[in-house]
Amino acid sequence: MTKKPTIAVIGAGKWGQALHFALSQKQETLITSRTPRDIKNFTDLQTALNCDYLIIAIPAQQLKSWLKENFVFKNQKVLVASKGIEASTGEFLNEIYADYVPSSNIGFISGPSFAAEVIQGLPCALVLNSTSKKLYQEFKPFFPSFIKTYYSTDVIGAEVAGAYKNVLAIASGICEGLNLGKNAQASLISRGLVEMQRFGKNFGAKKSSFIGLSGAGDLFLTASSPMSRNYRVGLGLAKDKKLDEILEELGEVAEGVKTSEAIYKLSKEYNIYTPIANEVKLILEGKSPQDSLKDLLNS
Ligand SMILES: NC(=O)c1ccc[n+]([C@@H]2O[C@H](COP(=O)([O-])OP(=O)(O)OC[C@H]3O[C@@H](n4cnc5c(N)ncnc54)[C@H](O)[C@@H]3O)[C@@H](O)[C@H]2O)c1
Ligand SMILES: O=P(O)(O)OC[C@H](O)CO
Repeated sequence: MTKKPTIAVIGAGKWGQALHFALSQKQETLITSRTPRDIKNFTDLQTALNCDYLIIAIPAQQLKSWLKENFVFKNQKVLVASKGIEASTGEFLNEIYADYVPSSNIGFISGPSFAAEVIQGLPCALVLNSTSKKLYQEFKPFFPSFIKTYYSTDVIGAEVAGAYKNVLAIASGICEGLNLGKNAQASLISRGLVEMQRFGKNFGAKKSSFIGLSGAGDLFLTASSPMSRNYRVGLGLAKDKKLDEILEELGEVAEGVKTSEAIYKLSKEYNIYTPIANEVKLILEGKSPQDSLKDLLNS
């Protein structure tokens, strides 16, 4: 008799728990995190790492050290659920994972997906991005009927879109918080889409990823709703709150904060025009949002 494949989610934050809920609809799915949680099928890290299939939902900035300290490759198939770019090095997550997992064994989840809706079983569409279609075909049956999955080979496009939209969601939250109006917000979001596509093109991303679920889909979701943590950071900044205070109140990760630093660094290094992301980075460092608005309107 063939052994049933085993599957585990690593990271029991909002997204890890939502994915655990979703995958548990069809098969037993383990979950683990740094601190024990009262969740069905919670297990220790070693048991999770011994599973055939892993979904890793650890924030982007913690990933490098987490992999170094914990990860041992045992031919597991991995889906990455994080959305961000490593700020200290400007590395994309696929570059960080490349030291641990071969490209045939790894995929990246993208698309509009608030954990709070997924954990209620509300319908949603996700893209599984991998150079290996076989990997997609192996993961696809794990997803429940309320999640429609699509396949793309554009790993870098998905990564750029998922990370960049978090920065644009901060900008959009600022726009809302300053009561600049719906015209301004729609302009910001659509110019943001052009900006993230320009940035992605530099690294080999496909245009089609930006007009699909990974780009426009996730951007429209995150940059238009206070359900987004990044959007709420923007709302707070517009009300002159200090970043530390905003993040403490949030109590969850807002990837756009550090990703704005990474984009700033990469756009300087590769000479890419990224005006909105740059202003977000400067506002996070203390520039007044009103001054940023003037600079954006006149650039
Ligand atoms: N929440 C969502 O709706 C959503 C949807 C799609 C993608 N994401 C992405 O998923 C990732 C995780 O987001 P989240 O919503 O679960 O965040 P969260 O703030 O709810 O939880 C983060 C989790 O990471 C764990 N963690 C933090 N530092 C760690 C470390 N050094 N080692 C091990 N574990 C560590 C925390 O214990 C926590 O369980 C982010 O990259 C986010 O952008 C989130
Ligand atoms: O709450 P946010 O801003 O981290 O966004 C969550 C998801 O990435 C939406 O797809």
